[in-house]
Amino acid sequence: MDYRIFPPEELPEAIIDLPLSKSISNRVLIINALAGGDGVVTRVAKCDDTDVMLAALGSSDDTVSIGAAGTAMRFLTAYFAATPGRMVTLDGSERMRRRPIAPLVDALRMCGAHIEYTGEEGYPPLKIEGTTLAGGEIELDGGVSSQFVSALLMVAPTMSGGLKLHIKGDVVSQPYISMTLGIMAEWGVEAQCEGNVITVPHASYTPVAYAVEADWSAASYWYELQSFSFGTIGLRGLKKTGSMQGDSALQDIYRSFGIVTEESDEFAGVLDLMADPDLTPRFEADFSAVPDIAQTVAVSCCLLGIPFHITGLKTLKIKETDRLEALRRELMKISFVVDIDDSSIAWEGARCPVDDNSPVAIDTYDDHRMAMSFAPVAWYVLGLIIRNAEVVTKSYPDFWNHMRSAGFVIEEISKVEGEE
Ligand SMILES: O=C(O)C1=C[C@@H](OP(=O)(O)O)[C@@H](O)[C@H](O)C1
Ligand SMILES: C=C(OP(=O)(O)O)C(=O)O
Repeated sequence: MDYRIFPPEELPEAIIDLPLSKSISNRVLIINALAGGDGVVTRVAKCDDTDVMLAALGSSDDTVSIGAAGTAMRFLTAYFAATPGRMVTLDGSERMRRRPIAPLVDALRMCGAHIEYTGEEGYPPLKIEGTTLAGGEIELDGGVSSQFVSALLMVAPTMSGGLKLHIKGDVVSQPYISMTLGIMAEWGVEAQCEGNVITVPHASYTPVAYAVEADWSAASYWYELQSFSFGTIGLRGLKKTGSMQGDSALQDIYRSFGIVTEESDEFAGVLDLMADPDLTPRFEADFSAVPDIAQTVAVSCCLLGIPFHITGLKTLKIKETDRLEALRRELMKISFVVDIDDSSIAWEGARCPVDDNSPVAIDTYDDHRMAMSFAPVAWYVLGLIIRNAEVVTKSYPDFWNHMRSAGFVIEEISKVEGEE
């Protein structure tokens, strides 16, 4: 379905009950299953990526499909490989069949796993015959996806010899590895880290009562909207300090775009996004630790008129879509001409003419973050259309309801010409 969006007549005003973190949720679900399923997980995120994880863990079918969820694909590959007696073919969406998995499969095979490719070598689907993994000392390229590291670490305590993992090269998405180690520690397994070598003992997880944090990546769209509109926006459920999510760096990033994050005096557990006149004249940053907020920040900078250069984005090509190319194409529709290369995106102020008489329709490329990072643009572009808007359910099913609660008027429209 396509949505046409109109901004509120007044300034946006809402307290947003953010979704829970899908990253934390999917780790907790895997670790809880490895612990025997006895943990008291009070609440996990409710979205496509966690639904497929829950369904897969509860399934005894020969074939399990995890749709478009990268964490589920990677974590379950390790989980099923380390589950003796389980035979399963693990598959996903068409896009998942284009997202690499070879470094993880190679590493698991070195630990004793039985995994075969049933389609193209290096990509899902995978046929997995579970066994007790021997483990040992192995190397893994850290530059493709941190999810490979997290997947190995979580099953490492089940390996009879434990695991000594040497992560080679640049490590992408590092905070997600720390998140994994942090959750493992909370469930009773302490890994040792020395530089890029992580050692995990053979051990058992201890079930614990666990509460999942709200999602900082989802918060990014509200920071973006607030930097455009300076309304009254509060975000409920986030940890201001001590969050295990790297995307909590949003607080510092949006300081540059005039937003100060403060604990609400009025409402417990709410962070207020306060306006501050301080705008940076130029934004430059390496986002290799926070890839999921690159789209939000790139769109924010363009609309705020702040030239920028964001580097460290080589993994964006292998996410839900090629996010750099998708950004380039869609920003052009609203007149911003950005430069992209293999690992960065920049805007130096170039604009191109656009036809003011035709509606602007943003394509979303099966990528929830394309839909959500462009939605706040409706503050400036009246009647902005977001195509295939339902894509947000991957991580944030309530996103459009939350936009409505902030005063936006959202109409479902029939498919627009030139549909992706
Ligand atoms: O481990 C995780 O929960 C995630 C790690 C990151 O992926 P990469 O490590 O592939 O960059 C991130 O982009 C993804 O949304 C979630
Ligand atoms: C990249 C993402 O997810 P995944 O890799 O888990 O599919 C994301 O949510 O932005």
